[in-house]
Amino acid sequence: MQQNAVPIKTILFIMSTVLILMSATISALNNYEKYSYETTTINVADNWVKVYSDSISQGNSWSKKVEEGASQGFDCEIKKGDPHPYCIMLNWITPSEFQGLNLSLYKYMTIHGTYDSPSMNDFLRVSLRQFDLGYTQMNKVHTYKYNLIEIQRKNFKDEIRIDLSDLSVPFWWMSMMKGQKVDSFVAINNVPLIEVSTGTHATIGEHKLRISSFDFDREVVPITKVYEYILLVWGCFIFLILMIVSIYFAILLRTKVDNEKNLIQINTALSLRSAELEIFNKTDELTGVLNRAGMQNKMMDCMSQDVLPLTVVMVDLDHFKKINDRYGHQTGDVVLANLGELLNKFIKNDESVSRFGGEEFMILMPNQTFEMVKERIEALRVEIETYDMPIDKPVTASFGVATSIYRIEFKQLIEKADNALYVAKNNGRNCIKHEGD
Ligand SMILES: Nc1nc2c(ncn2[C@@H]2O[C@H](COP(=O)(O)OP(=O)(O)OP(=O)(O)O)[C@@H](O)[C@H]2O)c(=O)[nH]1
Repeated sequence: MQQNAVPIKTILFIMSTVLILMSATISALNNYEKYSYETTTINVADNWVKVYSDSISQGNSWSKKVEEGASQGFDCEIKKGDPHPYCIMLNWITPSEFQGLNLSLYKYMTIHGTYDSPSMNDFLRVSLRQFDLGYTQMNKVHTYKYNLIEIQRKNFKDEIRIDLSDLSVPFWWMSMMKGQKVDSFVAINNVPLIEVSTGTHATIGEHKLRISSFDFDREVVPITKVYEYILLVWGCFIFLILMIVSIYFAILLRTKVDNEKNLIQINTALSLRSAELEIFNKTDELTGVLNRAGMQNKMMDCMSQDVLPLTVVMVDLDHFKKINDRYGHQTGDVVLANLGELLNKFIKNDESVSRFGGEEFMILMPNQTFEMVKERIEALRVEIETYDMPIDKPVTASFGVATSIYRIEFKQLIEKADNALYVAKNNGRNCIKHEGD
């Protein structure tokens, strides 16, 4: 798995939350109408219902109030006579006209009932009649403000739903009320009366109206509130996601920094350890000078860089076998270790020293001739002789030196130094011999 990839669990959590929120949002919007409206029902059977027709003025239409079960209405015959023949059903929905219903908070009205007429193109007039002491006169129904809507008969099948914002105050009522303080604004905050009548230009013939109830729907939770809640929930969710993502990346960053720190520490420790190991691998444990492998590297370096002149010094303890025999092998080891220390102190710059075998050591002195190092070697010889060794006799060493001015094989140079050492041994030891001496 990629280290900076968002964990699959987090992705699943976010995706399932998005799905849940989406279905909740869709369901809230779909079911909004069902659950966010409160319905007030007015049963016509509880009302005082009055029916009449244009015959009360100059018309010939005829009407009769009809009660059928829970429904009431009229049987009416529209006849020619009045310029606008009509039949009317008045529903007094409150006992007192001073205390009409306040319908101003309601959004819809549903009429349950039926309407039959000679033509499907007939209309039905529905008016919520407002009682207002400013212009309404007692017992004069025509002074109740008409908040009117005309509905088509073909749309009225068992019930019809009316949007109350479609109500309007008709011009003819305003003209009729001329001289009174009336305005053309819909007012339904004190409605004692619902009037249902045949529409303008009702078709001549039989009209039958039956109404069982009026439902008024009021918005409990306005749709704007629903949008606000949805936005709030989505906002919180997006905020939560941003929080999770930022916390996740902060942790990731910290882990990465910690890992990098750990890695640096491990690398440093490993480098130190490998440096230690390298030194350990190339160092003679007893004497602390280079071992053969260590010296091999130095010689290779000189070869590859064509270092010239180059002096090789072979140092060999004199009569070391006797020291071992007389003082013991352990004391012999201490003598060897002391010599190693002296030799390590002796070398400088790019010089190096190694244990060549047993009690024999080799010093490599690049860019120097015998003449240049002669005095230093002599000083070393004296230092060994005078060094405070753990035996009661001075320890001495013989030196064989060889220098190459021209490029020759290392093997040859060492042989030459070894030959010189042999000469030194044969010359009574504790002395320095150069090749050719
Ligand atoms: N204590 C000790 N002795 C060693 C070690 N390596 C080699 N020797 C001894 O060094 C001695 C070398 O003896 P020889 O080769 O005869 O040389 P020498 O006695 O020094 O005589 P010359 O070189 O001729 O002066 C042997 O007795 C080896 O056992 C070591 O690591 N520790």
